Amino acid sequence: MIKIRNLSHNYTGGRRINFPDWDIDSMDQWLLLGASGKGKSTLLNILAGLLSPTEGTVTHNELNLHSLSGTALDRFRGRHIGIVFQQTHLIKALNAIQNLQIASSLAGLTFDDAHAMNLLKDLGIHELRKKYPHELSQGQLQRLSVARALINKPDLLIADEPTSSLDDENAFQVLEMLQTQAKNNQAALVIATHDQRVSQRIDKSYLL
Ligand SMILES: Nc1ncnc2c1ncn2[C@@H]1O[C@H](COP(=O)(O)OP(=O)(O)OP(=O)(O)O)[C@@H](O)[C@H]1O
Repeated sequence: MIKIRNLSHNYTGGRRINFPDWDIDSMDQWLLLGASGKGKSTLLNILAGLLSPTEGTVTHNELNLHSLSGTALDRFRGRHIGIVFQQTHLIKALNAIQNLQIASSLAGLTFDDAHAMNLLKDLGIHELRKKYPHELSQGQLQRLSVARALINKPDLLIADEPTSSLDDENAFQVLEMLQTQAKNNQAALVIATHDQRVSQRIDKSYLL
């Protein structure tokens, strides 16, 4: 489904970061591992089409991701890639359900009410659908950001360090939630982390 070939990135004035070739098949679950500064966030940004690599390609179902730009790239990302950032980036002026609606609308899609309710129910936050981000706990915000990442039925769900600030019990719950939700929604899952606890739960790993 996704192929990374001969990929590297150079930030201005920085060293060149080389990324080994990588094939992510549909519904695969992968860890992206590497010590701090090795380039995990850089690779996630390239995979999500948020950053153009200096060299090499990322193909997503035969389409060269970085051949797209502007609105076409934004739409492609909105429809095919769900991202759970370290910071949730929810829109403060919108309530939970409206945050899901805008994610569909920005991708040029009709909002699927039933899918949204199922996601919120699965994530245990459907009773909070009219609440605004400031009325939610950190855990509830993270669940809402997972729902937003999955609202457009992406083929790839990406999460950047989703567990590093959590205690054992919460870290395993978040991991379980991401794995189950990716599977139920038929998305491949890539989790970038240097959290050793996570590596016991997912067997495929890509090391930087
Ligand atoms: N916007 C930027 N401009 C210049 N250099 C950058 C930029 N972003 C990251 N870098 C550098 O690129 C390298 C890789 O950074 P990146 O954030 O991808 O690493 P990481 O593996 O995600 O690290 P961490 O685990 O600490 O988050 C680092 O040396 C970093 O200093």
